[in-house]
Amino acid sequence: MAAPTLRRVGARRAAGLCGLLSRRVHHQPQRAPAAKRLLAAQSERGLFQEVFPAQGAEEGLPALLEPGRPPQAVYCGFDATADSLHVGHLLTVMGLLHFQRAGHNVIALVGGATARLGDPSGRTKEREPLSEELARAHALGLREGLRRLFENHRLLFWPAAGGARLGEVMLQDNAWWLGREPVVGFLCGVGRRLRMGTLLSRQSCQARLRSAEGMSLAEFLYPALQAYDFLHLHRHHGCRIQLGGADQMGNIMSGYELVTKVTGEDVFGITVPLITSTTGDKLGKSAGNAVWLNRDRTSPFELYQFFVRQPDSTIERYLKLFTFLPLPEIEHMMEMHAKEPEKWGPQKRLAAEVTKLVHGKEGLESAKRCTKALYYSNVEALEAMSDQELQELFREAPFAELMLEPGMSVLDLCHKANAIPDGPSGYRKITDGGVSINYIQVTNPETVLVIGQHILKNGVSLLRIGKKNFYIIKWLQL
Ligand SMILES: Nc1ncnc2c1ncn2[C@@H]1O[C@H](COP(=O)(O)OP(=O)(O)OP(=O)(O)O)[C@@H](O)[C@H]1O
Ligand SMILES: N[C@@H](Cc1ccc(O)cc1)C(=O)O
Repeated sequence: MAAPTLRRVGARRAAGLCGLLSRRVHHQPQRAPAAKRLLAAQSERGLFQEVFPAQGAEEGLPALLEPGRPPQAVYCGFDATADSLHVGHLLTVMGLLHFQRAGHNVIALVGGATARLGDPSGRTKEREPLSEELARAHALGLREGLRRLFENHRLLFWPAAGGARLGEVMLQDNAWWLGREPVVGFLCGVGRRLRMGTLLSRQSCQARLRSAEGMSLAEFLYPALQAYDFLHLHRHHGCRIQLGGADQMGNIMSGYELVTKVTGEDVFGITVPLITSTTGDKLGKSAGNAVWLNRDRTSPFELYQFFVRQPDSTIERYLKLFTFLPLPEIEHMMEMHAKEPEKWGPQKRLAAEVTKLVHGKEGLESAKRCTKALYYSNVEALEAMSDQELQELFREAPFAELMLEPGMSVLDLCHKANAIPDGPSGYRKITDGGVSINYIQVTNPETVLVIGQHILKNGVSLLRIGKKNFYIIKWLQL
């Protein structure tokens, strides 16, 4: 029997089922069956990159997803190597959400056990060892982040009316089963079925074996553990589809090999493209360029700004990948953008959609408020900000808590906040026009502070020295 091969499902490919489907969907949306629509629509959006095995893209997978057949279970794993998801992960979550929107059940798996071994895929060095305790804490953070994303999607992006079924979501952690697996049983069951030659031939393994540091047995066995997850989820939840980033294809193939050998059933793998930085590095923890989804690491404002700053060359692609906006709407937005590029319409829409999915409506409002306060020097926005938002917005800015004393002047404030030097040079900073409070320049050092002007309703003053040095003052017992 010929070895199973990969099928690329790029949107622009003329040949291949998904290419054909994309065109059919485009011209006759009402005729395309829902299952085919899912695969075709996603490849048209550029979300599904490769399907394994290739024959699956032609027959098995569309048949499995045929309308009228029971909903399928689809899974994707996220290693607990940090306590927060990042923007790279969001793309695989989008893949799960599209399946869920088509009525299928999704399993978001946290790799509480696999995180401790460290996936060698795409890495030049072994990961630092991770204690069981830390992996458990990270896993908790990831599960909470995943729960929030699915919940925001259900509440804010899923039409209440219409009757279509939104698939179920299950959060799992492979520490729940891998942690309990006796090693001899594992090696006899899984180890005997996976072939050394195949595992050694994987690109991730080859690269590591050639490196000066080499590869540990733990890393080498990583794909076997991920393969076992697929088998476990297949046995317990009937899961037949694994989703992952493009760097996961080797591990997914190992899962395919194990499940088909043990059960004799067909299973499938689908990958999404890797999101890279402007320098071409995969966006994530390893490259140290992660844009996080947890608020305490990357605030809603920073996430919003990351997407607002996307260049024209990526914006259309990102709208297709990271939002649920219909393609004709995106097309129209891009046409408008060509006429009025100074409005940054698509960038703002992309930023709003993603921020809402990740941080909810309140998070989006916070991002917009912070944008107004920082870039439009809007005092009303500043006045409406909570302490948390202020700290997030001016992360690098010193935050001082002061008591207002009768007759306190601008000069006193600047000194108490350690914002200007003592003596004449500090005094001159103010008289020369280098100081503003709540975006209003103050040139008289003796001006007495006034509540409602220098001190805002939320008990805050924003002191700026020069162009970029901000100081946040929180007034106590006003
Ligand atoms: N930049 C990215 N673009 C697309 N998918 C990604 C990206 N980063 C991670 N993923 C996918 O998310 C899933 C979970 O990844 P995981 O948490 O293990 O991070 P990782 O791949 O080890 O990345 P990192 O280098 O950030 O540690 C995998 O399927 C992975 O391919
Ligand atoms: N290996 C994946 C995470 C993962 C872990 C366990 C799985 O069963 C699936 C995926 C990664 O590092 O990106």
